[in-house]
Amino acid sequence: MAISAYIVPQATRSAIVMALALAVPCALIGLFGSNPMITTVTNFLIMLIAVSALGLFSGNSGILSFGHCAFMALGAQISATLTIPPALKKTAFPLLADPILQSQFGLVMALLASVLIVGLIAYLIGLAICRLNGSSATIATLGLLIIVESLIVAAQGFTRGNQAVYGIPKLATWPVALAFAIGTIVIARLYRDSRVGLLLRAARENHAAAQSIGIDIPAQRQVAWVASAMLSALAGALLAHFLTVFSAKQFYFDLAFAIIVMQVVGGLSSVAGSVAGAVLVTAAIEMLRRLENGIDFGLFQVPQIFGLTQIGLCLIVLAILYTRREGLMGFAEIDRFLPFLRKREELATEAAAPTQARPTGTLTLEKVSKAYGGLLAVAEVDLELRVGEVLGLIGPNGSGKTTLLGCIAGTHAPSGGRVRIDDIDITGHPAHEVARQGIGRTFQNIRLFAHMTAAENVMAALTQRWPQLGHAELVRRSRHLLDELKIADLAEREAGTLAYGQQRRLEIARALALEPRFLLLDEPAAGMNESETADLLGILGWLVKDRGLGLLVVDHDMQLIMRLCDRIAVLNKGQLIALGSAAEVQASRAVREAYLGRRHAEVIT
Ligand SMILES: Nc1ncnc2c1ncn2[C@@H]1O[C@H](COP(=O)(O)OP(=O)(O)OP(=O)(O)O)[C@@H](O)[C@H]1O
Repeated sequence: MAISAYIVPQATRSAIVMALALAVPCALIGLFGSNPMITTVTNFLIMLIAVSALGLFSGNSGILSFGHCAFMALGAQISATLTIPPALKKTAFPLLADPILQSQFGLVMALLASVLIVGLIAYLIGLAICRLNGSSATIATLGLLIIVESLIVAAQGFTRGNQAVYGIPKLATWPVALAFAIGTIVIARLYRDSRVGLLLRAARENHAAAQSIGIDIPAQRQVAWVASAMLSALAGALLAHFLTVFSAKQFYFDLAFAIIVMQVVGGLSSVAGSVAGAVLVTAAIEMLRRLENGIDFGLFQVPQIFGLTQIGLCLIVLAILYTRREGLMGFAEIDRFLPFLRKREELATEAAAPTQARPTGTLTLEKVSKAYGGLLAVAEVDLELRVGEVLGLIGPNGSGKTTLLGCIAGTHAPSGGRVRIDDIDITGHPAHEVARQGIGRTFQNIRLFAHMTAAENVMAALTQRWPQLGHAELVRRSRHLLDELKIADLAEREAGTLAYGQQRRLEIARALALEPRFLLLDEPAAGMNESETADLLGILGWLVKDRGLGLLVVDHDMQLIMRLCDRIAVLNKGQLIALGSAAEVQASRAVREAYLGRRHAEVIT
């Protein structure tokens, strides 16, 4: 399939509009502006590359990174080393190998080398960092910044250490910076809506739900990490060729802070936010710097105020975050404000029903156990679930139902026993691999990708099941699934804004996108009123009869369980105490004792 089939038309239109909106004023200033204005614009464009690079990783993964400034430092060092004239290099970098000392490269080769070398370094570091979550990952990136700075300072004979690197050719003119800034924005915007971007955003929104649709989260982060590190290296190298002299400390906390401020002020999770943040912060810094030196208004004079720039920046950040917690643009791209960019793809409306073969197979649990320290939450449970069957799993609070579900879905590693689908052993496999084997799930507390549209929620799962499908076909299939769950009219709504019952349906539609053989439903009727529960019963019945899925349903709603399930398994204190039809389970003395206690059970019998 041609590569164009994978590109999202709306993202392309959005990228083109942003590129034009950037190019026209910058080119006008470049052509007709004064030298200080051109300097400001060139600096702004380079910072924009740095911010967009950071946004590509941090915005889509939700992990704030300080380490990208380290990649800028490396990019600057490499490009400077390769372009400084040999005569200067010998005194500046006495320990460098002869072939490097004697050679001098042009801008293109130097940038290429910086980007590729940093890409390789980032790949190796990413193998560790991309496995960390949340604040642990952020702290690791902070460590990366400190380590790289220390190494650059320590390797004085190769890098000049703390001293200024000078003699760098001034090659980053405004047209060069503009060309690379446009390229970076286009890459960042296309990435965001690409299938890898979609999967990473899904992981940012909800880790467990992303795993449940088969997303290998570290692998997706790694793609964004390497790409954004390479773009950061580009920004660093261009900054070196813009300044012509720099020292290692210029790529340390101050710069990392400035870039993060731009991203946070603009909106951490959008490319338009990167642009807005870079414009606003650059303009604010320019104005504050002028004020800092004092201004003579004729009638009165504003005196010199040291530190005004930093104080002013902090106040701007506080004011924006106080009024808009997610930054100026939040999660929105310019498409949200320009309806002509959102033109719906024609193919999307003519939904042809994808045909799915009826699933086959049996899910088998053999003596599955799970211990938390000294507590045996699940004790040697044997169960079997066939496709086309509904198995209820009930038990008093704390009896081990959710834990058992987790042992099947791969979120909990069993302490003993086996979980198989036919002959395939999936015991202890990570959740995303279990999902790929045909086990879908929904959660006790609904877990959607709240800031993504309903269609995107489903498409994220579809890309896992059908990686070869083009964008138009993904849209068509997502519409079809939403239509089956009677929420097609909500396709473009953000999932987090849907009503409770609609969210449940969307969660099921997303799970179905994987074409699972078995579906694990953890308290699907929790929080539902009578009519919503009746609706749910209809959907679950359809999943079994029409789709032929095997359902494992955990719920406290006994009416739902009795009406829906072919067989019911009862857990108490982690042990399977009954398994059979509704009538058999109701007649079981062990079950009554588990729910009512022995004394009450005796009174009733
Ligand atoms: N991460 C954990 N660490 C330690 N103990 C845990 C953990 N998760 C669950 N447990 C314990 O394991 C037992 C089974 O818990 P589980 O949540 O599986 O029960 P449940 O039947 O799903 O309960 P409920 O119906 O209230 O959701 C409980 O005693 C619980 O306190």
